[in-house]
Amino acid sequence: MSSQIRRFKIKVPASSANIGPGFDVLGIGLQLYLTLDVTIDPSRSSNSDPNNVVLKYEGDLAENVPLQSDKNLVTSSALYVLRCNGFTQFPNGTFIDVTNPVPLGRGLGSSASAIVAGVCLGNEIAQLGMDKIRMLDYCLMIERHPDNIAAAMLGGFVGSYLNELPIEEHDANLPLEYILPRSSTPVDKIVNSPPPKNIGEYMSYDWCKSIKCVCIIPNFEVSTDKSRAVLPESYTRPDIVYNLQRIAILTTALTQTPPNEKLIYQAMKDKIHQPYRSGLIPGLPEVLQSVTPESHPGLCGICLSGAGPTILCLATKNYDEIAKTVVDIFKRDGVECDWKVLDLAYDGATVEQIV
Ligand SMILES: Nc1ncnc2c1ncn2[C@@H]1O[C@H](COP(=O)(O)OP(=O)(O)OP(=O)(O)O)[C@@H](O)[C@H]1O
Ligand SMILES: N[C@@H](CCO)C(=O)O
Repeated sequence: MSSQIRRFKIKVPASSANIGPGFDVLGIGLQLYLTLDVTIDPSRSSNSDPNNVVLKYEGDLAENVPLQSDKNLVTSSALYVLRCNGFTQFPNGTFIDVTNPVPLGRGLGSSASAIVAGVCLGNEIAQLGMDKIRMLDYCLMIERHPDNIAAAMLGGFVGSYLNELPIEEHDANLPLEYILPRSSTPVDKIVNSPPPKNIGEYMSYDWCKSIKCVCIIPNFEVSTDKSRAVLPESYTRPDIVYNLQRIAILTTALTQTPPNEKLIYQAMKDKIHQPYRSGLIPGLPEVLQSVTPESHPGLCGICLSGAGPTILCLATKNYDEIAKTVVDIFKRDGVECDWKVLDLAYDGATVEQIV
């Protein structure tokens, strides 16, 4: 690694996964950015941290975000990339200021932004020159569903699937603690070789630019693990067909200008995850039925964002009225909400060198 001072900025968008029927498949990048301001100055010491990186964090739930590099999701993801490429720690003099407006555990892909930022950080620190598709292999070793990860890395509206890897490459299914080691992980289990290639495949779709994303964010967290634990192991054929039929229509309907609101509204319905998650999100069934293209002109569709509790409304106008209806329903259940109107982040993750 170089002995000169280096400065760069990494920006990674928030994301919304599923978009109704596309459970673990569809995602959109959103213009709300996790930012890392990175300085590597070999004349300054950063060895107060075991891996040589001094972190500062400003953002949502800052008190819950660890600053020690092997516990923090951004830096532990970067350390995984470094380790797989022959580096044991950050170069001396690494300082990172993290600014994070993406709320944690609310269904806006905060963990995906952190992992994508960390993998981009490892790539940049060690000057590995990986492209985004190769970096996605590293990300998918850490978070196994590609929807948020692909949207955060690539931006825009993205569909993805995981390849069926040959048996010798099944380390794509290793326990997370082998990838991001804890103090209890046996040393011989820690993964230090690069991941298999092409763990996933990705398709970027166009997006009808008049459609904006109204994100209504309840003030409580639902961890993705908890929100996945309530889902059944298997589904009935009618429920699977219901979702498949809608995904087939939705991926094209969201590209068309002008948008066909009624078609999109129906195509954003889901029977695979939302019904099972209503126990974790008070008022969810009522919220999903409360806003329609008839009651709120301009509304195209409504769904749970990712694993929740955020509600994603796609709309071309009447953003305030749409948000207010959802906010008022949550309020009746004693839940306060924040809300934002966001455009898609079309570029995904970016790295800017600062000279
Ligand atoms: N910038 C960050 N720095 C460190 N840790 C983070 C950061 N962002 C997220 N995390 C970790 O990820 C956890 C949230 O991940 P989780 O998958 O449960 O929700 P989410 O990614 O916000 O929502 P969803 O996956 O449904 O879109 C946080 O509690 C925190 O531990
Ligand atoms: N597809 C994932 C997104 C959350 O990370 C889920 O709904 O559980």
